[in-house]
Amino acid sequence: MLSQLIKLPTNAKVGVVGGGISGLTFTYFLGKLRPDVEITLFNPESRPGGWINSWDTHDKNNQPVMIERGPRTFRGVSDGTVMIMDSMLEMNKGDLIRSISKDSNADKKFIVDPKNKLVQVPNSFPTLMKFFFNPLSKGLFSGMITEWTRKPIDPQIKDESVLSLLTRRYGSSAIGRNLFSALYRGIYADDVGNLSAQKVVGKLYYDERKYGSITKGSISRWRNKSKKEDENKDKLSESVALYTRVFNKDENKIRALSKRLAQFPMLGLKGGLSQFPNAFKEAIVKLPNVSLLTDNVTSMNQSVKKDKMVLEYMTTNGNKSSSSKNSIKEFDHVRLAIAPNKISKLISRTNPKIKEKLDMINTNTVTLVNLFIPDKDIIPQKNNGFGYLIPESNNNPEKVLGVIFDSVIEKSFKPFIETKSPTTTLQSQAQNYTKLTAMVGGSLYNDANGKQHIPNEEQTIENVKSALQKHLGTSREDLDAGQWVYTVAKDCLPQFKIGYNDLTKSIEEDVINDYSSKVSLGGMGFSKGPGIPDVVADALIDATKLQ
Ligand SMILES: Cc1cc2nc3c(=O)[nH]c(=O)nc-3n(C[C@H](O)[C@H](O)[C@H](O)COP(=O)(O)OP(=O)(O)OC[C@H]3O[C@@H](n4cnc5c(N)ncnc54)[C@H](O)[C@@H]3O)c2cc1C
Ligand SMILES: C=Cc1c2[nH]c(c1C)Cc1[nH]c(c(CCC(=O)O)c1C)Cc1[nH]c(c(C)c1CCC(=O)O)Cc1[nH]c(c(C)c1C=C)C2
Repeated sequence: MLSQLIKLPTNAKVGVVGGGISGLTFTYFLGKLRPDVEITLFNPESRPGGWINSWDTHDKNNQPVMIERGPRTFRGVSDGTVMIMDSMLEMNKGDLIRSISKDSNADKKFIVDPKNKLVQVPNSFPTLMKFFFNPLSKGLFSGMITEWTRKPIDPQIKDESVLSLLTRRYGSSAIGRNLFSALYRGIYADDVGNLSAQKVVGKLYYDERKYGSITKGSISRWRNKSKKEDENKDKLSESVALYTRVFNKDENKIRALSKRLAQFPMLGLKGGLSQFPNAFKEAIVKLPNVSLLTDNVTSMNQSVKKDKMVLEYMTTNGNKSSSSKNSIKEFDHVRLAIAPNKISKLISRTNPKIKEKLDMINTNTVTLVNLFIPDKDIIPQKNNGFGYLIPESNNNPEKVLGVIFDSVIEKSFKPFIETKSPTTTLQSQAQNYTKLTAMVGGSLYNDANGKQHIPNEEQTIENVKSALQKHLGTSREDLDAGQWVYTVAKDCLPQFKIGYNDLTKSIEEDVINDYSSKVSLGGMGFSKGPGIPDVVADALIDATKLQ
């Protein structure tokens, strides 16, 4: 959250709504920083983690198998990653951390070309050359060499779509509709024509405004790079320095950890990403000043004297079908670690002004379709990688956004902490299996009026089978023999539309003013970015403001 928050009074009561990773880490950080403060964390499910959802099940041979029904990896270079990993190490969970190195197969990403062939996203000179000979690179070379000659944008124009920025700067919409549309589908499940340039490609947006061109901005940054690198060699970023200071950490150790983590493009956890919310829940339960309620908060209001925030909640005992009962609790501060559309529901009766603004943030739904084949690897050797993405330029009646090759990722995982004893990681297990996840829908489910049309389970799985046949050449027999898992992640990602930064800034200002700094906002909608490290760094920063 961008706005100012104020220090909590002694023995204050804090309510945290949402036990996803953002609510859990906020509770953990604040609970440790302020042992006098009594914190109540509300989450309707007994399973913590929200969208992070590693499902332990069994295959058709009754062997245990873990299926990721949400994210599975996160960035190595990020302030939030340092905080997550240092906390995991402190909780003695370091042996669970897995890393993907830059030279491993799992760091290769592919894009589908117009003929449905997989082409690697360039990460070296040979792959760049190969990419330049594919129709997917249309307009890229000529666009890059002429970009600096193009007229800069009128500064009166505050924001535009990513597609509009790319088209203006590179002289063709092909770059946006090919490479960039694929990459951004793989993060936002949305179209480059809808996404805000200011929010999503901030570096390009500000470079053009500061230097007159993206190329000039890159050259200037490259010129200053070695000087800056020298100056910042041993400097921790602002939020990591804050983390180090408030928790009295050894600066040298945090610096060494940050440098080591930055070597890895991706990190994961043995047993699935849910190990991470599970570890935080375990740690929170041990804090004497924190209580966990498996309850659904139904409304938020101010007390009559306006000195407290009142949460109304429905007891579910972690089971939605069990009989429910309404209760209320009063707090000095409420942290809302839930999506903007859910916040809107909590204040719908009491704050129509903020509700109206929150309702302007629409959401996208993604369907996750997992395939598991215990005894055959169907991913072609030449396509071994993180997975592939489908750009807007591809005829895509199946509405598949991309496919993640989980088995390649798992096989590439290396323990982060080197041990001398023989490893019991997945590497020692069978190599001849397939695990993959197709992500379907996102903006492709939305009609011109923004209404979502989500096909049923049978149709969605059929579409994914058809896409895999087309893209990987998998036989129908293999696909039919596999085990399929279907998850609808309803309204899981906010739509970061044009003007998003201004809209969220105005919502945050209203929240601070209307509730006299007694409410703060976290989660994907109000953090720097949508990734796990972003929401965790945001949780730490806000917890320290209340400290
Ligand atoms: C399909 C998909 C793939 C992703 N892949 C990646 C990835 O590869 N890497 C990465 O870094 N990030 C990824 N992300 C983003 C990542 O999942 C989010 O950054 C993170 O999970 C957000 O956590 P959160 O706590 O803010 O919200 P959530 O996970 O949404 O948690 C919110 C919690 O609040 C609870 N809640 C909701 N309403 C109420 C209420 N009224 N009362 C009480 N509790 C309530 C919910 O039940 C939930 O448990 C992905 C997201 C999705 C959807
Ligand atoms: C195809 C759909 C999606 C895939 N992942 C997501 C969607 C909607 C969601 C997602 N993926 C990432 C993030 C976090 C972003 C961040 O800021 O950390 C989210 C919310 C990570 C990510 N995944 C891909 C990229 C390029 C990134 C950014 C950081 C990184 O390089 O790790 C690529 C990618 N995502 C998906 C596929 C199939 C794919 C590439 C092959 C699935």
